[in-house]
Amino acid sequence: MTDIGEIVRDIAEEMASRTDRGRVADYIAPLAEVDPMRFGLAVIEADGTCHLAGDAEAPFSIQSVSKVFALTLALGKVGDALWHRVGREPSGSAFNSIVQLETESGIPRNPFINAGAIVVSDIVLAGHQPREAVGEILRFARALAGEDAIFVDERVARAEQETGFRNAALANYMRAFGNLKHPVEQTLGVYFHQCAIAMSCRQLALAGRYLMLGGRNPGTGRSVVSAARARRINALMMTCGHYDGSGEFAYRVGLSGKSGVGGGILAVAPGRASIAVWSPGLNERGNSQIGTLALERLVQRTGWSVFEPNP
Ligand SMILES: NC(=O)CC[C@H](N)C(=O)O
Repeated sequence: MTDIGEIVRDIAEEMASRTDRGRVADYIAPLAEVDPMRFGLAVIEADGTCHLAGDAEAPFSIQSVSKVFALTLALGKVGDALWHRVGREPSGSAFNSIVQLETESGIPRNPFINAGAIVVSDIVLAGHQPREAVGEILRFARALAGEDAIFVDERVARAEQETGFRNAALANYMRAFGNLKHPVEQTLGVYFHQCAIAMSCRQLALAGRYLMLGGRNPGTGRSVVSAARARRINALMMTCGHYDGSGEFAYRVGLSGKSGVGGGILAVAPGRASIAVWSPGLNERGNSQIGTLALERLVQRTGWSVFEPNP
């Protein structure tokens, strides 16, 4: 039998010795202060067995990983009508790119690039004050993880509010096309705060369990989404979750995954495991360098790639 615990320990040991760790994001000031040597890995199997290694209990800025939870929440509110305002195709462009919006009527390619996630935040905001919308996303993350000790890092949110000029450009541009319904500052306020949620690998892997279990949260026994929706969210994570590095991630890892510039990745092996990895150094596409390598090792050793015929 494959000993997952041993594999997780081996991976953490190998990753600790790697020197090619990428570069920590510095356009959000507090993220630039994070030690690039940090590494955490959490693997939760379908039966609930949890394997932790390295800094798996240390909270970090989940950034764009939050886009999975916000999308799930927004789909719950407006259902498939969401797809009138956001596409489902990989963009092949950087996560913060604006170019396609001009020729595509302000409809972002997918919900996992910044423009798409800003529209999703606008949908979550409907009928709320920004503070309530942020509270709703945070409560959702806590419910998925089954833990209350998950918070927004206000310093990170403030830094993004002060320097998020590109996101402000994206939001204003989409508002000009009528694809944002609320004042830009309000929608961006929600977006920046959701990105600033801090979670540990263990909490993130717990929160991702519904995606490996056909939409069911084993903590509550209740369905978060239907099995069909869980499958579709996984498909979007696989095709779009790493921006213009999504093809490369599918090639190397073969799991649905969502990365963030804090260096976190949530990856899902449906029916098998919910996995969270964290290493702050990023590759040139803004995805965790060592995190991706760790996941590549994990699927090599476990056979968990969704393209593996006989795991
Ligand atoms: N890729 C990311 O994680 C980007 C999220 C970040 N908050 C931004 O908007 O730039």
